[in-house]
Order: sequence, then C-alpha cells, then structure tokens
Amino acid sequence: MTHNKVFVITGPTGSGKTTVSQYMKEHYNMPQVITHTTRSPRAGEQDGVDYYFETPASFATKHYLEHVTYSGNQYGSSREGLAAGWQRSPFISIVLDTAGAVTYAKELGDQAVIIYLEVPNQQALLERLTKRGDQQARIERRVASKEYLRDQQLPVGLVGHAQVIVNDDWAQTQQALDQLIAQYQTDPQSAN
Ligand SMILES: Nc1nc2c(ncn2[C@@H]2O[C@H](COP(=O)(O)OP(=O)(O)O)[C@@H](O)[C@H]2O)c(=O)[nH]1
Ligand SMILES: Nc1ncnc2c1ncn2[C@@H]1O[C@H](COP(=O)(O)OP(=O)(O)O)[C@@H](O)[C@H]1O
Repeated sequence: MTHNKVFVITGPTGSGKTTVSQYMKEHYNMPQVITHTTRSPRAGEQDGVDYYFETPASFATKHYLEHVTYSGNQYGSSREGLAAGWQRSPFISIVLDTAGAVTYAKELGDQAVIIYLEVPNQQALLERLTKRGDQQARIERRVASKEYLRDQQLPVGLVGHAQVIVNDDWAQTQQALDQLIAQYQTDPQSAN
C-alpha cells in the first residue's frame, strides 16, 4: 500500500499557487513537480526550475498524463514527473489549472490532494500580478482568457474533493496549509 500523495495546487492566475508550492517545499521539503510549457519565461524564471520551457515542436515530443492550452500557451505534466518526485519524497506538489486538477482527481483518486486557492477581491489579485512584475499587456490578455474566467470558480468536478483556501491574509493561509498537511502526516489514509 503506497502512502504517496501529490498535493495539487490550483486556482486562478495570481491566487498564490506558486507561493503555496514554494512554502510546501521550504517548510515541508516537498519536491515540486516541474511541468512543461510553451509560454516564454518571465523575468527571473529558469528552465528546469520553474518550468521546462519548450517550443511547440519540442512540447509535442513529450508524452503527458494531461495537457491543456491556457491563454494561448500549452502546458503539460507527465507520470514520469510524478514518479521522479515520489522517488525523493512521499509528499510532492504540483501546480495545475483547474482542468488539470480535475484530471488528476479522476486519474489518481485519493493520491491527489486538491487545494483550490481563491482571492475574492479581484482588484487585489490584479495588483498582486502588477507587483509580481507581469507586463500590463500580458495581464490584460490573461484576464481576458476563457481559462482565467473558468478558474475563478471551483469546477463542479472538484466539489467535495478540493480543500478551498481563501488566500487573502498569508498568515491564515499558512495556518490552513499547516493543518491540512498535519492531517496527512499523522494518518495519510484518513484525510479527504
Ligand atoms: N493542466 C495543467 N496546468 C498547468 C501545468 N503547468 C502549469 N499549469 C497551469 O497553467 C496556468 C498558467 O500558468 P502560468 O503561465 O505559469 O501563470 P500563473 O497562473 O500566473 O501561474 C496556471 O493555472 C498553472 O497552474 C500543467 O502541466 N498542466
Ligand atoms: N496572501 C498573500 N498576500 C499578498 N500577496 C500574496 C499573497 N499570496 C501570494 N501573494 C503574491 O501575489 C503574487 C501572485 O502569487 P503567485 O504565487 O505567483 O500566484 P499564481 O502562481 O497563482 O499565479 C506574487 O507576487 C505573490 O508574492
């Protein structure tokens, strides 16, 4: 019986997915599964750390557990990526859009612990993106994408499966994460 879990962090752009994944890495030594994308790197992003940055041609050569188009770019994750993570630790994390999270819930069942992040104040979320350094044109394009609008709401397929965390105040988010992870550390079979 395996106790391996993948914490799937999902939610709209700017909701704090990367921040949460980083927190889990730093405080709980959870390896992050690196996914593949055709989008170009943002300032400071590194190949093999933030993503495997691909061309459309190189993206097409990989085989994926699931892949999506998000705001005009392709993203995908593989079973090999999960296996490599689980070789290092029983608890790993991955950042996915909500379509990917639904696929993980279906394919992996209880092995996938889904965390849906939301920031109810839209203006605050946009300010976070500007502060993060995203170019204005990119923000506008992203916010206008149908995927962004879709990810504002927990998908029906995740209702009852996802832990919803409102990421307004970071201290509260951290507390919610600590409580969730503690459940799995004491009894990995119990939670969900
Ligand atoms: N389904 C799926 N979504 C992914 C994958 N990699 C990244 N994403 C999601 O793609 C969306 C766009 O990511 P990105 O361009 O980095 O912008 P972000 O939303 O600001 O993190 C986010 O919702 C990511 O969680 C993947 O392999 N599969
Ligand atoms: N609770 C919070 N309060 C204020 N700023 C936050 C909070 N959580 C994340 N941020 C900031 O908001 C921005 C977007 O977060 P990020 O983790 O990059 O989101 P995502 O990966 O979902 O797009 C980052 O600059 C991050 O530092």
